[in-house]
Amino acid sequence: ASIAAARYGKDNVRVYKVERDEKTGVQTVTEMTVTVLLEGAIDVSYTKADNSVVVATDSIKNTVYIKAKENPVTPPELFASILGTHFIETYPHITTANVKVVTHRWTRMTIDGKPHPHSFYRDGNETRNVEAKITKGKGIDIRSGIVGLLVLKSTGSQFHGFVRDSYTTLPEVWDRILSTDVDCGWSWKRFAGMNAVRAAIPKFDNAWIDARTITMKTFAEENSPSVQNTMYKMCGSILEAVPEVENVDYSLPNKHYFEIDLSWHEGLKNTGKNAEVYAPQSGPNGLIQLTVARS
Ligand SMILES: O=c1[nH]c(=O)c2nn[nH]c2[nH]1
Repeated sequence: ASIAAARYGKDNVRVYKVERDEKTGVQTVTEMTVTVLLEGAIDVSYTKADNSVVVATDSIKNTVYIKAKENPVTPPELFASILGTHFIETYPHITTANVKVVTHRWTRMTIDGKPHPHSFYRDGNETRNVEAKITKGKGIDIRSGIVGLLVLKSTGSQFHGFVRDSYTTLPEVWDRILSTDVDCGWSWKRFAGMNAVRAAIPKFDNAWIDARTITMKTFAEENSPSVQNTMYKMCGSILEAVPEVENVDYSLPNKHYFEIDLSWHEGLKNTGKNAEVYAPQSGPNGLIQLTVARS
């Protein structure tokens, strides 16, 4: 037997950082969950119990806090790249660092019509995610993303013309609820190193705003013939908006809402055009996945 692959590190490193503007008194907060998994000449720690090659996961956790103190933690693409680059530059036997940064939402409160200087609220489980792979001698590969953006539209969605055979019971529909929990990602062309990432800093926030706006606008405005076609359009729009992105991917659950036939009760009409009360389904759910490449 031989080792086919090995990586180790610290998961679920919770980080909060505050930025205090002395002049204006405005404070800005960032909260994120960081994962670092290292690869390299570490096989003997598995095969020979030789721990001399192990940068302890506790030390990795310490490094996350130190780098968060010493560097900006936004945009997450920059922080992930700084953190990963540290490991491959500090430990000669570590050749790849896989860094995941999940940024949670703290949206600034608006009080009496004004943005509050130091109060925030968690408006949803949605996160802004970054996965960076920093490889010695190769460069920095980054996939940015949106996870947990739960959306619903009460109409403007159809599904018909699908295969009908002895396995089919689903009725064709021209007006249905559509709800999904967006998991979307966009992969950047490889960055040669930190200088290239730093040069791209303004593009990261803009890309996230574009991807989020395009996702919601397309979802809202398309009279969707299917999840498949609508997500394909989202991908194309993001590729058009962000030239430095090589491909875009979506993984969309179809969170079903079933009509409830109440006609057994005094002939109550609650199906088709009369449907108002539905049963939201926790499962099973459709799951539609797609990756669209620029070329
Ligand atoms: O948008 C949809 N795509 C599908 O593939 C599917 N299958 N059942 N309902 C569906 N809705």
